[in-house]
Amino acid sequence: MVILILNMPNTLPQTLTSLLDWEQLWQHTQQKRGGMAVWRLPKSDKRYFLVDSTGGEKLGSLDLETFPAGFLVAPFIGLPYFLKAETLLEESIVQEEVVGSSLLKPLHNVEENEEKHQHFTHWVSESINEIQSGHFQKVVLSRTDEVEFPGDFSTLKAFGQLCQAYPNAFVCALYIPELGSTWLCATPETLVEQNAQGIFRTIALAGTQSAIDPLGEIILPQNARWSQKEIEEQAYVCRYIIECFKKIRLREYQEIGPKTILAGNLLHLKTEFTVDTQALNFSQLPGILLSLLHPTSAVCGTPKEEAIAWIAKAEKHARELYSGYLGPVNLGDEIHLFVNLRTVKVDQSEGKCRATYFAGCGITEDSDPEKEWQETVMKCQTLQRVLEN
Ligand SMILES: C=C(O[C@H]1C=CC=C(C(=O)O)[C@@H]1O)C(=O)O
Repeated sequence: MVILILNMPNTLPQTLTSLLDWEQLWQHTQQKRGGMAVWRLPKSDKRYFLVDSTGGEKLGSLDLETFPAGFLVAPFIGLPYFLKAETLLEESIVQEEVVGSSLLKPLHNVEENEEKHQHFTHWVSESINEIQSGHFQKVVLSRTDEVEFPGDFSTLKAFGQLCQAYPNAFVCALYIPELGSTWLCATPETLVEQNAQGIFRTIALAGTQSAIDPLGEIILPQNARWSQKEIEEQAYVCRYIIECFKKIRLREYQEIGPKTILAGNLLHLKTEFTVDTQALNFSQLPGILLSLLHPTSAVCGTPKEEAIAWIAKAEKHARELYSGYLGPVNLGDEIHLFVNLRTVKVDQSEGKCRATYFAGCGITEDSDPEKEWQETVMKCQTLQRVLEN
């Protein structure tokens, strides 16, 4: 294991560095009301543990290039939090067999799900009516799925299982004392990325189908077939990104796609946009584009303001960190921010543990309410099939 200690303040207990067991470090930091994030980048064999003993701070601006090394977390709507990398541990991941978690059998409430089903399909139908009346063109509606577990929950064990199950995803566990809950995600969607050579990257990700056919066989990305609905749904996200580029007169970008990608149990359409910020001498680009892009049409809709207003009316729950963004910034001159999708919020008290899964889907004129509901079921399963196994 490599231990990197950055900007270590005098107040940080020495014991932290001797807590080489990540599980112990997680519990210790939580007790001391510190903020922390554990993550593994897509296709990487390294995991990181960052601790900010102050609990993190709420930011007013997004001048990314002026930030110290740390971890950024933003809700769907609202100001981001920043966790400074006071302590940063790096460790190689050993490939382990995926085994069942220590969790006991969940208590799934079927009746509650039927009520949610009715509510969700009703609002998808209402959204289609609004689109047909010309009030907006696309909206992303989401819902939650709550499950209670009798017993303890090991965040780091769940994190390890998600890393094993989803090598292509950004896998993360996060705790910010002010928010109170623990969040876990295994997301396929990059929002803003910049490598040490100054290559900026963002993607338009939308359109969903199961990666398993009715006979139980895996559908290879090259064999996927997409309908007009999904092609159009993803094209809205591409157009939105290009509109953001136009706002800052950015013409020098490369566009590749759409291509089909495999994300866990699902297939999506993805278009990739890259910009050489060194060639353009434009080091502020990631911060500027971050404030323009979020929330994109992949999690919100088109036009943005109308979609935000409709989401506030149609959704029963607060999205909180779901469909916000999160990731490490300015570690080794790199930025890796992802949209917080395929995510679960975990609350523990009095020997009980409550998991709230979040999932949404893009609705267009051609949507079918029942299919959209099924899509949210599949998206919730991305985490449920690992955590509740
Ligand atoms: C909003 C979510 O997914 C987005 C990303 C990929 C595909 C999507 C879709 O097909 O609707 C969504 O735009 C979610 O997973 O909760």
